Amino acid sequence: MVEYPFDYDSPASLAAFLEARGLSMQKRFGQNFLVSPGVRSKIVKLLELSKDDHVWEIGPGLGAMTHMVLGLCRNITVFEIDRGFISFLREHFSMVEGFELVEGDVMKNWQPAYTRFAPPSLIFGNLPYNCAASFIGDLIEAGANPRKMVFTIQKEVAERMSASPGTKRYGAFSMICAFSWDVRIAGIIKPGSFFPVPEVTSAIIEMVPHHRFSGLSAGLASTFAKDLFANRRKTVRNSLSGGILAARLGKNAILNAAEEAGIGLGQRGEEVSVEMVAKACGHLTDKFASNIL
Ligand SMILES: C[S@@+](CC[C@H](N)C(=O)[O-])C[C@H]1O[C@@H](n2cnc3c(N)ncnc32)[C@H](O)[C@@H]1O
Repeated sequence: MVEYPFDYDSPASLAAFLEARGLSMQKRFGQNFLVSPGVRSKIVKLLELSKDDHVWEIGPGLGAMTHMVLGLCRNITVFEIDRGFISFLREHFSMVEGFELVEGDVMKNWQPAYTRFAPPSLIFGNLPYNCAASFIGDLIEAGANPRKMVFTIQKEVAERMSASPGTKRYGAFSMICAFSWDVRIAGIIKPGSFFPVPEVTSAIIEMVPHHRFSGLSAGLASTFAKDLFANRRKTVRNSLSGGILAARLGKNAILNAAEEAGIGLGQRGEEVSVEMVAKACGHLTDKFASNIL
């Protein structure tokens, strides 16, 4: 393990450290740092690191988890936006072999980094609440394919991502995740494990790719899912008829594909399984491909 200058384990020790260094937390960057060493270890353990891994960490902050990962894998690329933490990370990690820092907004920087360097085998991070869902959604829709992703996010978002049909949280985001990932809540983290203490409870999600729907167009499937849940009170018939796909490919084509896949047009979106949507998309793939060319 790489030597680390400071292992904070309580809100008080983190606050004192920040003050001594002239660093401060910025609300706009969703900075709620994990102060529980036990939770940090649990997250790193979930990664099941191997020497060949190329790891991405999103929002390392002071690098408390970065230093646990360095040395256990081939290299780690971290994405950080805060200037103060960037200087701290540079000071303590830049001389370590295998460490790479991408400065700035991860929402803008991850795709160029993905194509410029070898794609990561693992992605993890205690994500800022304000961009967690959109960042994960972007990774999925762009077809990023690490062997695992582990994120700390708001519990409510984690529940949406891992929800099953027929449950309150099941929606377009659950489907978009389930087309290519098995998502499981690996732990719940109380607000008191962070500093500053957030207003919400968090969860660790573990995402492992599956290939049950290989050949499925991510763009088509996610548009279908969003159309289906555009208005939760509407029937499948009404949701799909007024959706983006119906406007582009024709209402009848969408409704026929749904029926052929076994989707009842009188059902609500929350009763429709991911398997059914994947099947319906299978009937629409050629039409969709020729429509977007
Ligand atoms: C919830 S804190 C996690 C800090 C640390 N990893 C931990 O677990 O204690 C989120 C981190 O993401 C960084 N961050 C916020 N928005 C970002 C963005 N758009 N791009 C890159 N980093 C960002 C913050 O500066 C902060 O370091």
